Amino acid sequence: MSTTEQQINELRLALHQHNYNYYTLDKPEISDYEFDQLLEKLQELETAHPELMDENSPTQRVGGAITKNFPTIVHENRMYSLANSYSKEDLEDWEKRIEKLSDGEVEYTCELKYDGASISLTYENGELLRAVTRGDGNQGDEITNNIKTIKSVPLKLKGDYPQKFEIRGEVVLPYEGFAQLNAERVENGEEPYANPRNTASGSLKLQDSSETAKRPLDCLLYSVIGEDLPFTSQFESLQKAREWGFKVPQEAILASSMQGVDEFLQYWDIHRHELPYETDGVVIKVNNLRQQEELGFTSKAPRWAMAYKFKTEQEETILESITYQVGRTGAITPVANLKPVQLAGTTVKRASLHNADQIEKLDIRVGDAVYVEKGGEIIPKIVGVNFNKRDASSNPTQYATNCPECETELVRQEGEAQHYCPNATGCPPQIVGRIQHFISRKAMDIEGLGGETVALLVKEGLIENYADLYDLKKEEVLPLERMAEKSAINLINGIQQSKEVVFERVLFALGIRYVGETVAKKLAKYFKTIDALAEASQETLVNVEEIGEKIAESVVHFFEVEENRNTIERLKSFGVQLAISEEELEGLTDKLQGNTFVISGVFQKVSRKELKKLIEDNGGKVTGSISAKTNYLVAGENMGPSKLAKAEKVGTQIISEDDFLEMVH
Ligand SMILES: NC(=O)c1ccc[n+]([C@@H]2O[C@H](COP(=O)([O-])OP(=O)(O)OC[C@H]3O[C@@H](n4cnc5c(N)ncnc54)[C@H](O)[C@@H]3O)[C@@H](O)[C@H]2O)c1
Ligand SMILES: [Zn+2]
Repeated sequence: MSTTEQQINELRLALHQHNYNYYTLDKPEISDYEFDQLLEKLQELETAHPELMDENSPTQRVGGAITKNFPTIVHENRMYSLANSYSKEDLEDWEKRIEKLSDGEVEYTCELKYDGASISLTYENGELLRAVTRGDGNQGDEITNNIKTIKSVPLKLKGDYPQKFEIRGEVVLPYEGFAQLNAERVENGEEPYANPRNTASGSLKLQDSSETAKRPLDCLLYSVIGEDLPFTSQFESLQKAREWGFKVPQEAILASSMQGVDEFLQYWDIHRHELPYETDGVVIKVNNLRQQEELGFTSKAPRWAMAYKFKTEQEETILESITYQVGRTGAITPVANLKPVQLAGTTVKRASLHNADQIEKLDIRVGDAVYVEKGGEIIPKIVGVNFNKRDASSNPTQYATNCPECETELVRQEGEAQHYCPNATGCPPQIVGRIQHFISRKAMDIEGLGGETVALLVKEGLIENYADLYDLKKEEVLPLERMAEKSAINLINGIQQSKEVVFERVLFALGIRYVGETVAKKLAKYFKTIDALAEASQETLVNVEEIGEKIAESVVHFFEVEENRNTIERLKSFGVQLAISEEELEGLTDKLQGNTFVISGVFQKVSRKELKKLIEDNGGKVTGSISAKTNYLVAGENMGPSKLAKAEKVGTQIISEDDFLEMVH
């Protein structure tokens, strides 16, 4: 036997065993990342040596198995796995292949990848008929009685559900229930479960449904399969399933390009830890079901979907102390100071603890042995405590009551996770942070000025707020550390040039809490000048589309502070753009106010992007899919027939590019 052949055999053997540990015993011995690395290695060897291919190889099969404890059911539609990637490059390669293989424009649905056990539910006449595990993909265990104990699984449906269909999802065990379950086990002298995923999967395979009922499981749905379904895209299918009564998480979005996909990935890589259940990545799917059908499946997974997995590696170490950091908005972040530990190739000494709730939820205490995880390049996080090692004399953590930087008493508004230091104008890290935000790339984008220099300028007493930047003289900055004549000139020029930056970005740069880029855009378009915005009441603000109570309150509060008003007056006097320019103003109307548009197909005179801007500039709204609320479908060439049919069905007015341009000119 050649060494390659031997290597392949060993890998297959090992992977079969790991699959068994994971799916059948629910007791994995290696991390998912390690598993995927081994699988990829095998994949590579098999691709290089097609003569050694074997249809029973772990690369060719969905990993699970059926058990003897339940009736075996053959799936009407095979249950596949997902191709996965751990890098943006892989994802981009996938997108390129998709674009090449697909007819017309491709949109993507981005969903979270819930980490639990896959399940297939069949409904007939609006009632749950049966529930089957994925098993080996071809057949699975019938566990209907266990599934019926999950409260979020509807037993009867509402609305216009099809007569018969299958819906797939993931059974998960939310963190809170998991922690509770483990606390009970520890109390009873039992070994705590390793992680929510395997516990969820194990719970489904319990023989006694009343035992399953004690597990606080949840079922999140993501895919509807059947004939003559009342939708033509993945995104619509999610909306429909929600209407019928299924629990379909709201986080999913429709992205018209990979840029949107990328933003979703970046956001959830960080924020997924705020979700009540575990996720291990994002699933990106070609949205159009017709395109999905054309793309089809490989032996193991659909070609039209890709899982982007967040990399996580875990280590155990000691929590030595908790300190508190103050952000630019005054938000307090608790930081865990750890006994240094090697993780994902770096030494980790600190980890984020998010907020007071998180500390309480995980019951994290100084002196504990804690599990630390690192996903990609993001700061590590504490994900749990090894309760077996807890010192009997330890006490629950008391959260900070005062700002560590300025001693001001912290406040926490109702319904908010974060504590804040309210001393916005006197608290040093808030002062520096606000100016750093002001000059950042997406805000004023001041060339020649970086975050460190800002900190230095504040420290030297040269600036106290962002308006002071415009008063800076070359002679003042020259004596600063590492500041040469040329860089001083660049800095001053950069600041002067920022006076050209458009109003919406200036508004974002001001750093009003909750006013991010998109909200700033909306507010700028609606109010047109900073003065109008400053005068706006809470009521006026919430009447603006997509502006909620929290944002409105924050805006009103910002302009109530005299110091903020003064700063804005000074910015005005320096010539910073605090109103929409004349040219831009000319293009803005409210001609389309109250109308919702869907754009489809290819256009002759304007690009889709321009079309979208025209609609928004004229007060209209653009959405991705047609519903009863859609007023107009702007139809270009090569528009999907399904969209047309849908529009005709719900009575949306279908207009051409020229019709539309007529409307706005
Ligand atoms: N550690 C181990 O020993 C070990 C062993 C075997 C498998 N594993 C892990 O399991 C993975 C393979 O398992 P898999 O085949 O179930 O693949 P997977 O879990 O990576 O992806 C496929 C599954 O994702 C689920 N999913 C969650 N959210 C979804 C959504 N929004 N849309 C569609 N599907 C969604 C579905 O249940 C689907 O079956 C490996 O990548 C590995 O990480 C680990
Ligand atoms: Zn403070």
